[in-house]
Amino acid sequence: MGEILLAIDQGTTSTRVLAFDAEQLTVKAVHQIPLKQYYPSNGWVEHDAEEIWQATVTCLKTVLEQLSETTDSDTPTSIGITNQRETTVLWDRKTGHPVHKAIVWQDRRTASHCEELSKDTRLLKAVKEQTGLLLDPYFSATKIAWILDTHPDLRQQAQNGDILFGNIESYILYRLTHGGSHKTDATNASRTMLCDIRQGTWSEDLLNVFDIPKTMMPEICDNTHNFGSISSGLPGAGLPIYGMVGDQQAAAIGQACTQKGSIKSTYGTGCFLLENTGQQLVYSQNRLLTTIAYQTVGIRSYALEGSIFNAGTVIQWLRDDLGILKSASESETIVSELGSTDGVYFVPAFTGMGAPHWDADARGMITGLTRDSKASHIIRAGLESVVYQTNDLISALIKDGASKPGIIRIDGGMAANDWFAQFLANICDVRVEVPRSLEATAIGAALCAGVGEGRWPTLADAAKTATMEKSFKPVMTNDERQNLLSGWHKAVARCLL
Ligand SMILES: Nc1ncnc2c1ncn2[C@@H]1O[C@H](COP(=O)(O)OP(=O)(O)O)[C@@H](O)[C@H]1O
Ligand SMILES: O=P(O)(O)OC[C@H](O)CO
Repeated sequence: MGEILLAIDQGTTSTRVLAFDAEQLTVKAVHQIPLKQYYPSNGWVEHDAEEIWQATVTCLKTVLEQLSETTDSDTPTSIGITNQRETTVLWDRKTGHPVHKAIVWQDRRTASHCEELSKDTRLLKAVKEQTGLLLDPYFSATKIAWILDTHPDLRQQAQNGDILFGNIESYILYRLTHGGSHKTDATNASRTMLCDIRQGTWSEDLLNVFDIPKTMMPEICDNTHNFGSISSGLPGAGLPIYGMVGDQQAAAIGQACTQKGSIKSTYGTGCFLLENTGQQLVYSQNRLLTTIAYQTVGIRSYALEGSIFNAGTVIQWLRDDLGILKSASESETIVSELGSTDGVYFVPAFTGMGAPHWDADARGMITGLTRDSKASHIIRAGLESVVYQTNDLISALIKDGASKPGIIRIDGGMAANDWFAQFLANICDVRVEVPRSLEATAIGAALCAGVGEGRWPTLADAAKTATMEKSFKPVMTNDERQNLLSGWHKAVARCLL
């Protein structure tokens, strides 16, 4: 009989449940449901939290059915939750139903509010010191404020304690426990712009600034914690929930980046590069974010993070909107046949630019087109843009005092593309490692649950199960690299104007 760790991985574009064999961390069962995206206005992105909840239940039910059909009598021992971070859900305490569409991390509707608040230099300093973040629409605080300001009735109910806030992990937990557990974890809390990451507690000061009632806020817990058990009537009833972690931090754990100085980069909808800085809080001078990497037994490890808003979305846009790709994987074959983009650059600022520029108003641009440019050049420029943006993040880390990295571990959907991994190695001049399983995020959640249930003593011990499969070494000359980068920087400068 095999023991199983389950993981709910609620991402920007889909909801998934995975069952891992607890010893080898191989996937024993998986079910995935795509998530509808709503774009109601320029720069706005929304999800339906009820749809997310229903999809979670269906995925959980299907995976448990798949497990029951195996001959190994696999038995789940606990479950971990990982999620797209920052996305903001407000719900009714009594019914558990959302009272507004979830405002997604990519949504820029609060850009002017952030700009207005940014005139207050004392506030900017407080945000940086307390939360490690920049005052930007990306984070949950101004999204919550927007809902409460736009719907005075909801503000009144929130003040009465009838409306609760949580990110996706907190909402799923609330529904899984039939309202019994209103909790979050330190990594997700650190992305709200309301958490004092020095202590791992809600900042009274910032709750006041954004006019957010504290009664709405979930309790902040370790990533490895007894969050409650799945309630009766739901699939997996009685199963303990022992892990909870934001998806980028989960990927860092799943990629065994538990040592100070280790770096991972995840390529899903966006790209998020994290460097573990140990128990030391490092503030960036180059517009990277300081964030909680994980917290166990009340002890926090920190990370510097570079967040790029558009990575996999580039490929999706080329496929679904321009129709010049049949599938995401086809991009690899098409670009491998080209020597270069012939001077075409694609800056995918669909929803503004993240680190290190943080320009909410920037919008995308394709430059260098000639009469000879083909669809394949645009596809290649799209893939290259994700690499150049990663290089910009590494340059910012180095300016912040990090040594030039020797290795970067990558995962997420785009990491399946070998051409992309090789170009990344070439441009960033580092060895790029790809793990045996690209499911680093879900593995990270399963590892948190495993530590929570006492299977491993620490996350570092748990992460020893992670194994690398492929490695890409840089093979580009420095001249060629600098030449390509100089073209990229010119294109970005035009986009930011
Ligand atoms: N072979 C590939 N080459 C390039 N991009 C890919 C490839 N396979 C998947 N992708 C991209 O990866 C993304 C999906 O990654 P995933 O980690 O599942 O995302 P998320 O967690 O954000 O929902 C999609 O945007 C898709 O376009
Ligand atoms: O859903 P992903 O994988 O694109 O990740 C979203 C991030 O957590 C946003 O900060």
